[in-house]
Amino acid sequence: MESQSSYQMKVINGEFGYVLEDVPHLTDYIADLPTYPNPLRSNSAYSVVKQYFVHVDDSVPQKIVVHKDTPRGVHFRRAGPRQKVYFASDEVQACIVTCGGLCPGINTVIREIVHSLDYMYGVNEVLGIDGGFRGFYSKNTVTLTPKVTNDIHKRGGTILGTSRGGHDTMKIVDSIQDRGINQVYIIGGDGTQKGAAVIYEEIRRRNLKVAVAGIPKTIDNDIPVIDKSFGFDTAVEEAQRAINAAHVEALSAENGIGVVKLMGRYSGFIAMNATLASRDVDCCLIPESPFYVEGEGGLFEYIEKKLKENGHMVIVIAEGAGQELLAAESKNAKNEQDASGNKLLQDVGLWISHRIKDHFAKPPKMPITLKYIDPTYMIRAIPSNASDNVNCTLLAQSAVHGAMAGYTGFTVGLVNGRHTYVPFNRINERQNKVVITDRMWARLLSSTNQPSFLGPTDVEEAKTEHVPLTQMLDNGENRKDEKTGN
Ligand SMILES: Nc1ncnc2c1ncn2[C@@H]1O[C@H](COP(=O)(O)OP(=O)(O)O)[C@@H](O)[C@H]1O
Ligand SMILES: O=P(O)(O)OC[C@H]1O[C@](O)(COP(=O)(O)O)[C@@H](O)[C@@H]1O
Ligand SMILES: [Mg+2]
Repeated sequence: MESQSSYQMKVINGEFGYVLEDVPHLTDYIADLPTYPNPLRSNSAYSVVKQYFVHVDDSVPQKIVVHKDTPRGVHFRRAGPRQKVYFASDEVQACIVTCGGLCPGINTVIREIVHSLDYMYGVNEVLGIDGGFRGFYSKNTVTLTPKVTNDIHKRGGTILGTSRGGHDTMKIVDSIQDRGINQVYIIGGDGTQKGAAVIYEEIRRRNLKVAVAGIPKTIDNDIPVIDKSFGFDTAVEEAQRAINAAHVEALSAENGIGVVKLMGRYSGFIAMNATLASRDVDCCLIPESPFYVEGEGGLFEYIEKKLKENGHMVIVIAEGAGQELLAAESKNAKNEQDASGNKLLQDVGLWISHRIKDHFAKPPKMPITLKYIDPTYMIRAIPSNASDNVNCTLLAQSAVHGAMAGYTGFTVGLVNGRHTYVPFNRINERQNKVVITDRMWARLLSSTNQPSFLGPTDVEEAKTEHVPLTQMLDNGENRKDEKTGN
């Protein structure tokens, strides 16, 4: 049961075009809440830190490329510990839920929320919700302690289990109320953050003192505004192993072709970054860039050219690429969706492999050896790498600091390298996609030397098609590619 959000933006304007897209606070709808000194003041590890607490007015600009006359523009509230907190340690009953597809690092986030609540804020009551949103009303909870979660960052998956679908706002908020939960940590992707937004709205409608914090999880890196989602680096790194295997197989055979399918339902970031990192890939196909196989300038012509030049080639294909070609060829193509309403994809890797084999079996025949590798679930099931572990730790700590300080209805996210609290609606307004008229995609095309498969009119259309209004207003300079390579 998916619900529509009516999230109200909280915007604060300042001088010289300064805009703070702020996140809600419990005091916005509950009067006279008591405050307490932050327990970190007496924490021996943190007491040495000069200026440990974040200034109440600290904010982080969304756009960092500016000109001398540029207005100051949109900012987000800086994450971090505050002087005052709105929960006494023994008052907190927190819960953590994980939803959507798996992604490396989920267990690290769970561990760090539990550890931060305990070691920084003296909170000992943390519940795990079993199996995603539906676990709120259909399953028992599990008790999470620092001891129970101590080693879980070394394991892939989520110790809490996850699911798609099952978002029943009323039942979830009833469960939160019945269990006396007052901090809700929601780890999940774009669908989950939409679910978190409606949970927050219902909590606010009921005037409950409950902080709702989202931690964005998506292996596809398709959440806007934030620099990069956790687990993405690990996935790109692991994808190298599959690409390397495909390369070895292709190199060792006559006219060897290695085809690797990578994740990316609507966004091709993993395929693009894995291709750029590997240097062994001759062609990368992503959902954002339409391609065709037959005729002049098509994929088959390019493969033939590469095989004649090099005797082998490697193709990386994101799972959401070319779906329109499969649909056109399949007589009984259905527009099916999963329990969360995500489009169910056909196996494009298998399809392209068959099409290539059929093409080169036809006269004038060309002998080829094609190996198809689908490492998708192997990639997302591994534990996070070192840098993602640090990333997960900081995200979890930011979420805990925010909830303890009384903020609610927010997602934590790295914006221009600083941790921030981003309002749900900014995360949910669109999906982040590879912009094929940006420099990053041009870098990829020049690194593989593959055809762009685009005519001049396609390029003109793409220049306007993928650019959301906020980016057009900013001349595209707030896009992520310049900064993080995404
Ligand atoms: N618009 C929405 N409103 C409420 N819940 C939603 C919405 N979209 C998705 N959800 C819920 O969020 C959870 C995860 O969504 P899904 O799209 O599967 O994964 P992800 O969060 O990884 O994108 C599911 O339980 C789904 O029902
Ligand atoms: O097979 P499942 O579990 O439905 O998940 C597959 C999908 O999940 C994804 O990994 C993306 O999930 P997230 O963006 O939510 O992490 C897609 O790339 C893939 O299509
Ligand atoms: Mg998603």
